[in-house]
This record gives sequence, C-alpha cells and structure tokens, in this order.
Amino acid sequence: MRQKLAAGNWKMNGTADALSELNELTQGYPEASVDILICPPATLIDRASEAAAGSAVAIGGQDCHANVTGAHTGDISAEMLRDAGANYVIIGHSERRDDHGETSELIAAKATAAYNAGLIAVVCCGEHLSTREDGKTLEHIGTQIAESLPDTANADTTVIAYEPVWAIGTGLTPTLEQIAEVHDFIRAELVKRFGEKIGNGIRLLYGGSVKPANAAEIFATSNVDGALVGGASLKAADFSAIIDALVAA
Ligand SMILES: O=C(CO)COP(=O)(O)O
Repeated sequence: MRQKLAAGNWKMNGTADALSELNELTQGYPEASVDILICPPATLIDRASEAAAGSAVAIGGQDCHANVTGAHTGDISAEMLRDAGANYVIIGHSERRDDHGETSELIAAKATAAYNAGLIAVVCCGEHLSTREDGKTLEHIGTQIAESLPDTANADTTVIAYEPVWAIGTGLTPTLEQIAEVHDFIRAELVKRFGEKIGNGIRLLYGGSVKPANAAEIFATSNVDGALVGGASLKAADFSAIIDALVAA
C-alpha cells in the first residue's frame, strides 16, 4: 500500500510573510494519515522547517546541485537543504528543464545527490503540448523517466511527479483518462525496470492545475498517489482542501 502524498511547490513565491500560511497549515495538521510536503523557496527552508517541526508537514527544496560542495555560485547542494531541515527535494521540474536547460542526465545526477544526502527526490516528468499533439506523450515520458531515474532509485527515496507542461498554471488539465493512461504507463515502466516491489512502491503524483474543485476526481484516478500542487499550495485554505480530498480518496 503506497502512502499518499500531498506536495506543494511554492516556486519563486514567498517571503517571511508567507510563513503565516505555513503556520495555518501546520496547526491544521499536527498529524495526518497522508504525507504532506511544502517546498518553499530556498530562502525560507530554514524557517519553514522550524515552523513545521512537530507537525505532519515536511519541508523540501525545489532543486539541488549534483555536487556536494564546490565553486558553483548561486547553487545549493542536497546536503545544504538537508542541513536547513529539508527532507525532500524536487528534481527536474519542467521550469528547471526549460529555464535552465537541465537534461535528464543531469537530473539523474541530482537525484543521486539527493539520495546521498538522505533526501527523498521528487523527480518530475511531463510533455509539452506539441508532443501531446504529435501523439508522442508516452514515448516522451518513457524516455524522460528512463534517463532521469538512477538505477539506485527505490520506493523509499523516490517519488515521481507527472506534470504535463501545458497544464501547469494554465487552469487546463488532462482528462482523467489521459492522466490514467500516463500513470499506468509509468507504473508499468517502473515495474519493468525495477521489479514488482520497487516498481509498485514508488509513488506517482499528478501535477498541473490541481485545485480543491478537481482534486477528488484526480485522486480517484488509476495510479495517482497524490499531487504536486503549485498555485493552490500558496494558500493554506486551498491546500488543506486538497489534502482533505486526498485523505478521503
Ligand atoms: O508545476 C506545478 C507544481 O510543481 C503545478 O503548478 P500549478 O498547480 O500552479 O499548475
């Protein structure tokens, strides 16, 4: 039985004021039957970890460097995230792939860095609209996950998020059949590569315009173990409604 996960990605949003939303969330979930994760900007990880201590909310980073230390101005290592109180890190978000030219090979190296630091890697994949229109979604996702996951990936260290790029921040979502098709495909690919135990143990999140209004139906979809939520994770009330839908699923 896979433990469900409601993850919020604050992206480049939030200064100290945003901790009030986190406080509201942690007060609402001193404990929970699902895993809850907030990935604030790096500048808030330390304070967010302190604020979330003793609650059901875990804190994560949004990216890490593949190396442990070194001359990499502006970058943050997985060890540093861990030191600041993070337990997870998002790797290979489409905004990193597109804005920073990150390749799947680099993403696999970052995932290994995350494992070495004791962080759970939330490895992202997803197609652009043109790829979907060309009928190449599954081929694209298959290549992305094959190349982005290290051989050492396992169910305790790895979560996969399927985020169609055209659904991120647009209010558009795939049909439930389209979500199920991709999630079932990823599950089958994982079982093929890692075997039944690991392949069936790795959690699969859906991301892209998840809101309180559509969360329940998405969570009822095949092989959806939770969500990676952007905009709707910024307000505690919205994210709580999504968490509650996951609890009820
Ligand atoms: O990119 C996302 C989460 O990582 C999804 O963002 P939205 O929920 O704002 O569409």
